[in-house]
Amino acid sequence: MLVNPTRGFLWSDAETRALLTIWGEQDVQTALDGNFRNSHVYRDVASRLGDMGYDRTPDQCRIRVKSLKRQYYQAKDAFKKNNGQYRKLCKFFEEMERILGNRPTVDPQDMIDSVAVGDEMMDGTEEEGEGTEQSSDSYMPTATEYAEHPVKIEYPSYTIPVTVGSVPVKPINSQTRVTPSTSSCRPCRRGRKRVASLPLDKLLERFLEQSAEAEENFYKMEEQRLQQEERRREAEHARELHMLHMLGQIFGNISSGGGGGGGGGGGVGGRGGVSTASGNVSATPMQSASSPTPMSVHVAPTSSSWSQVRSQHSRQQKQQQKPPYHHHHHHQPGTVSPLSHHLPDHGLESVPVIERSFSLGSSAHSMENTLQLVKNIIPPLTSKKHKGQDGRVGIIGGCQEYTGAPYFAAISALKVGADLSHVFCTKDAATVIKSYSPELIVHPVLDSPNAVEEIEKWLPRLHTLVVGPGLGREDVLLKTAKEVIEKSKTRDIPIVIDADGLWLVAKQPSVIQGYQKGILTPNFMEFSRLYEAMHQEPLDSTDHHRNAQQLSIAMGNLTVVLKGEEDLITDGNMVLTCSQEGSGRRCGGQGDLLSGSLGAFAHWAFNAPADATKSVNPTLVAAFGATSLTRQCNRQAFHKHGRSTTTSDMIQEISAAFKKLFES
Ligand SMILES: NC(=O)C1=CN([C@@H]2O[C@H](COP(=O)(O)OP(=O)(O)OC[C@H]3O[C@@H](n4cnc5c(N)ncnc54)[C@H](OP(=O)(O)O)[C@@H]3O)[C@@H](O)[C@H]2O)[C@@H](O)CC1
Ligand SMILES: Nc1ncnc2c1ncn2[C@@H]1O[C@H](COP(=O)(O)OP(=O)(O)OP(=O)(O)O)[C@@H](O)[C@H]1O
Repeated sequence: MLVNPTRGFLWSDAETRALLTIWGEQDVQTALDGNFRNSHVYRDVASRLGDMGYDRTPDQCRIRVKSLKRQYYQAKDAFKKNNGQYRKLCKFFEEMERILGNRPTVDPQDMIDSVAVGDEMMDGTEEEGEGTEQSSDSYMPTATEYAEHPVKIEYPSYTIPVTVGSVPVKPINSQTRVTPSTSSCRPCRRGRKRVASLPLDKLLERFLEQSAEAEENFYKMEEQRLQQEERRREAEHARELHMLHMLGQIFGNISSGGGGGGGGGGGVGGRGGVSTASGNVSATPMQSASSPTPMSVHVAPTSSSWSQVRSQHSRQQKQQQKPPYHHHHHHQPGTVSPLSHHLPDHGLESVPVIERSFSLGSSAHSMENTLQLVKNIIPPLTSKKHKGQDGRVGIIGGCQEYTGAPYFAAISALKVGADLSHVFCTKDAATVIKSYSPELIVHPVLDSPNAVEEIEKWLPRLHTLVVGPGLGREDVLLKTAKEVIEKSKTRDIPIVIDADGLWLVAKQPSVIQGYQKGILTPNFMEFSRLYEAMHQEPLDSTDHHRNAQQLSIAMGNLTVVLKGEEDLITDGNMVLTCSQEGSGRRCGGQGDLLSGSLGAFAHWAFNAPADATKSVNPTLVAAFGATSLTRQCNRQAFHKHGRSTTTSDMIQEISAAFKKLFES
């Protein structure tokens, strides 16, 4: 089992929100209501939390809820007393209000009596709290529960010093028997006696202020701790890159006979590889023994200076300018041409395009350029991580006709390295998809009347969304997909749109237009549809670069991945071309492998340290990772299965292909 680093100590905000989402469910509330034997309910809550990637025991959940309820009632009471600080008392006031808002609150005096003896300790240090906590069946009931079931609660024996300003108040002994007070219950006399010597309002107010302050400090410290941890991780990553860089230079010098290998901006992980700011692309060829797979990268920096990079076939080739007019289908690897030649009619005349090519594994470029950027975003696997951190990907798709596509996408995200993969599909597709793999979390909600709410509940737990594989084109499903996209945009979630999701975009481009974390992955057919929808004219298919850039620009510089013999990846400013060798086998589902793995890469790209992708758009780097991986899988699977190659065979190759491309 993966270790949750915060386990037993602190609940992160996201984790707490997830808990509240589950605990606030109608079925959970109903099960808890008026029921003192609630351990089974919290077992279920913990299990659902586990599904969302958080590893907590039922008791931890119960104690956390208890603590949140206390904070909420304190805050509510402060609110009633016009204490403007009330929000500080309960960080999750809104969420709690949604769940408990309609219930009567408990007597604040009861809150003092009860909280002072148990919860406070448990809130910060739950492991200790667990030891001293009652069995789960003695969970502190809500006010409604009090009313219906007058009950005496025993608390463990220890004292809590209470300070009011600088004046210490007599400690409250936790052995106090507390009888919750409601209209039908008698208040605890001992509790009231202890505080009777001070004005109750004052005492309560100061007490609340202090606990809020303590809690705030606690969160601040925790935030600092997390920041330090992040810095440590980044430093570790930078060290690793540095080591790789040095190794690259050493091998470069060896393979080029010691001459010329280290110049021009570095070997592995060198920073001079792609420099969009200056418009220069420096590349130093370097030979190594591995595969001669060709791969080219076309970079269109925004500067007007442009240079050329040599081809993988000719290490001696000198920099040279591309002839003034350049069509993609004539393009030679290692040539440069201004983008103005590609986009004569779109006001981008001053933007040059620099194309460069390299052989994967056979030259230094493979290590220093785009592939290196992909490597930079891949999160290290460390024992410090907990389940979920490396990616929770959601696939919106899967209907009666198409169960394979969402499965391919979801399993590919997992195989690439995401931790959890969710499929939101129609009811009749769900069992089928589940039967393909126990690894997937399948939600049969897409055709339910409240599909959007059902999916929205999960959005806070998802890092990326892939919309479209096997979605189908029924209006009602497309409408749901559209609304889910809208909701995801407000949460800033990267969204990959593929297959039938692109059908939706062709009908209603505004659904994703201008969203900088949106990525479209059309095949040529889908691309033509989108292009024609945006330009109201048929596609001139002689220049794919130009077309892809035009579409990206028309879509508000959305990243477009035009799949084909070469995959073109562009955000309108820069074009990367991935021509990683694949095979001639074109079985269905390869695009699903691509979009699912892109889900994982996109999360990594946006989560990587700031300089990981240098000045290149993270979505381009992510897309380059996914396209090169898909093609490499195709190649490897074809070697084994030839004409019989299927997408399942390609998925089997993800591990080896990933290692070859990104970990060798
Ligand atoms: N196992 C499963 O469950 C799978 C399910 N899938 C799911 O199916 C759904 C519909 O997706 P889709 O791709 O079949 O629909 P669409 O884009 O309209 O293509 C239809 C026609 O367009 C053409 N065409 C396609 N590509 C072209 C190209 N590059 N260049 C030129 N033409 C091209 C070609 O026409 P043809 O040549 O046959 O006349 C093709 O037949 C979607 O949900 C998807 O996820 C798939 O993921 C596969 C695995
Ligand atoms: N002619 C080709 N040569 C080499 N690779 C190709 C070729 N056409 C497509 N590919 C590769 O296949 C992968 C999927 O592209 P494809 O065009 O098959 O997508 P799709 O039609 O959307 O797939 P799906 O069948 O999943 O809907 C991409 O990585 C792409 O690079």
